[in-house]
Amino acid sequence: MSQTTLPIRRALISVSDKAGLLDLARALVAQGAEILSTGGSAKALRDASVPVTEVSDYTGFPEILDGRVKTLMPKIHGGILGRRDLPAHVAQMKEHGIGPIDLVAVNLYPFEKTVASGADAETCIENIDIGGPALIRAAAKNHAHVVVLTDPAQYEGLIDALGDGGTTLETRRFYAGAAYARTAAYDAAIAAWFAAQAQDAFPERFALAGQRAEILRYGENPHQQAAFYRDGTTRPGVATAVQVQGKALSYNNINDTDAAFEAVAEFDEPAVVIVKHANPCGVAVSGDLTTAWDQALRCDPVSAFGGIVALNRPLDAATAEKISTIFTEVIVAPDAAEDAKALLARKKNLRLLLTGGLPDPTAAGTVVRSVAGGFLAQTRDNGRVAPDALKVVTKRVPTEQEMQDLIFAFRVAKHVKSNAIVYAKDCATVGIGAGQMSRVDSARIAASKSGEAAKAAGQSTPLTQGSVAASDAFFPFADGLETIVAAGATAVIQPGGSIRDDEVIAAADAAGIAMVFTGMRHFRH
Ligand SMILES: NC(=O)c1ncn([C@@H]2O[C@H](COP(=O)(O)O)[C@@H](O)[C@H]2O)c1NC=O
Repeated sequence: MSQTTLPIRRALISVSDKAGLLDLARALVAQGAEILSTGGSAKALRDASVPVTEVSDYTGFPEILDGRVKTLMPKIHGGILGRRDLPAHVAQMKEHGIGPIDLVAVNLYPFEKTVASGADAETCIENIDIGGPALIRAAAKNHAHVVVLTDPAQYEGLIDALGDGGTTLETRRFYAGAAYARTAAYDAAIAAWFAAQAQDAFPERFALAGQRAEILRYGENPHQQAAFYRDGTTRPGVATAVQVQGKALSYNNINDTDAAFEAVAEFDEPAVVIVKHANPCGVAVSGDLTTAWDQALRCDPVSAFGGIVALNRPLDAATAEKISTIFTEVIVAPDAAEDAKALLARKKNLRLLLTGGLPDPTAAGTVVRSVAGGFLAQTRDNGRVAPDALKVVTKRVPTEQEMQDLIFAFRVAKHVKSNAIVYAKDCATVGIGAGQMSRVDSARIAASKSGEAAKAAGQSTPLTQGSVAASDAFFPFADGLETIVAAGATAVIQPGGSIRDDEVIAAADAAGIAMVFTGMRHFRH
């Protein structure tokens, strides 16, 4: 595309975020532009001795209604929207005393930040920018003649372009696209806020918006391209975490880290979750992280290789030392002790993410996933079975320890892809069967993996012997339960609700095991 030199004769600057404002304005003045500006922006420029004309002086109309009307004037919008290549437009502009405005630099009232701060409704509404989006949209529409800047991060590039003689049409088109993406995201945030106020989880139109955090090396596979977007929510997790060290995160790392951290946040006691391919392969809670790590690792040490480790307590040096003995892709924790950080610094490639907090697993929220031609939206699975909702359906009642393990196992099962069967003992998983098309296969695979883990640990009996088991959904037939019994489990937890519940209960009674119904299913696909 050829370089179209576009002299900036007049620039309108109206910015909420004043970062970079002075550098931009000085560069514009240096190449001969007159600066028009609104109240606060004009003051900042005047204070720095940058020559500026107040928009109100330029239009002859004051800012009114507490700033609700500042730039919504024909003299401003005509100056932006008039086509310089159409004699009729040029004549009309002249007739009405409208001078061309060749650059518009606007960033909007911080609506998203205001909402995130928990401000009241009136404050949020006052932070809905009206004039700003109008300026941005007008300038972007007329990008053939006008430059539009919507982010301080763009100023440096513009200043360089001015030094090179002006902006190309291609550059202006790029800024215009970014401008419409900005106003679309802004309106999406406003619409989402209104929907939330009305407690409408699924409004007629659902606008998704995100800010690109980074372009990733590739997607799920090397031949796929990918990027990571943040949606602006403050839920502690992979999107809000600070990466202390290590290589750039991959697409799969981000997905797995999210799964691991959401899972570990389920537990109040110190907990460790090891994830592979978005499924836990070891989970344990204990009095301290080091013990929890040992127990989580014992479940499936083979799969843990190259895994993602999530902790729900600040990482301490002893645990860091242990984790670093096996190849680990990512460690994610709310925080880390200085000596733990120093220890991990030796492992250059290991990524350490600190989130500053834990997500609330019971908090409401909406999650989306794409399908061909659209996307599915649903409320987050924030379900948690209340103790009084648990129903013992067998003759044998679980012991206190079994009940504790059952609740633990069911909570883990919530984070395992369906069909999920989780064996646990002493609040540590001892066998996890994930993502099978048949529940019986999940039960079998989990048991056989636990046998392998026992062998690796030099034990002759499988770890499932004397364990409990959780199923994320009901058993359609007794065979799944029988597989669990054969693996040596003494108690089972499952939602119940099958038309063959009676058969399944009878099988449990025949085996002399205890069974508890939760009334809540945790499918995860
Ligand atoms: N009402 C208007 O005509 C109007 N024109 C520009 N603004 C916004 O006013 C802000 C800058 O104000 P100031 O320069 O006074 O700090 C910018 O975020 C800009 O987007 C407006 N404010 C809100 O709608």
